Amino acid sequence: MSGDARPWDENPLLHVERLTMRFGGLTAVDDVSFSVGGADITALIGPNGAGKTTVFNCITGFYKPTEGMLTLSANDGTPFYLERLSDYEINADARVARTFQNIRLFPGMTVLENLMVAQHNELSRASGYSFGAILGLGQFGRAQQEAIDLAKSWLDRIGLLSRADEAAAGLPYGDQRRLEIARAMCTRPRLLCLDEPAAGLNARESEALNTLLQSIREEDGTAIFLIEHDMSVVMRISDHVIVLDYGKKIADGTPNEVRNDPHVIGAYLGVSDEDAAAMEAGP
Ligand SMILES: Nc1ncnc2c1ncn2[C@@H]1O[C@H](COP(=O)(O)OP(=O)(O)OP(=O)(O)O)[C@@H](O)[C@H]1O
Repeated sequence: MSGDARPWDENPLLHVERLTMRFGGLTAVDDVSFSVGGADITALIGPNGAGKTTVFNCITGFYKPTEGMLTLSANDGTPFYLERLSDYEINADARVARTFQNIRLFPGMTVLENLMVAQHNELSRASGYSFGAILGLGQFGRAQQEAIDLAKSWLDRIGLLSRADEAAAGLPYGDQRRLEIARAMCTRPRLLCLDEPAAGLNARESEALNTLLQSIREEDGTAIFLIEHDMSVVMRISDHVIVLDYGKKIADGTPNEVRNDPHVIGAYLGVSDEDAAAMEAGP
């Protein structure tokens, strides 16, 4: 079910204002504004080369925007200005986690170790970088146990607890995708950014992904922002869809609103807005 029944964006977590990104003479993202609701699954879609990954890279700190403001509100209302932060600070302080188009697990590590590595920052903080930490004492010992418990609870949730000690590389592709999402969730993000999470999944794996993403929104209260080409995933699970074409935002609304928008139909079919509107209107 899409979220058309309830309004999206009731409680915006992220405001993207007038975002522009230029690479030399090419304007990859052109004056784009939108918001991401704190309790929503928000999808960013558009034809190849529309600028989706570039928007993603600006939000997650991999690119510094040429212009624009990216404001994420902390729990107490304090704003994080993401365009001023490094990718490390965006992850560790603003609590924005991401996955990539290509799976980036540590293939030689076990399934459990991949989730433990994700919690390295928390563990380092808890250790106080002290000698006691090496011996597993005090605060660090507790933090380490909590990290193991969190990792195991995520493995249970994605059905991989029994494979915790196997090498991540040996998992089927769909399981690796969900493990990558679990790894991002082990950093306890407020915003989870997923770059084409359904790419390469079969119908059954895609269904398992939908279930996982909906449970993250509902049970963990983590907002999800995803780029996705698979329209069946986008239309089924998104509350809010933003459409880019040639770097510009051409539509922004519920899945149903976007699906029926002549500009969107035109962009996907490669026809002009006028022709798309005429096709919509019928003979
Ligand atoms: N680092 C870069 N340097 C130069 N040009 C870039 C860079 N990154 C992206 N571009 C260009 O910006 C435009 C938008 O690319 P982007 O990857 O953001 O599109 P996309 O919507 O994610 O496409 P796809 O769906 O194919 O992944 C393209 O013309 C691309 O070639």
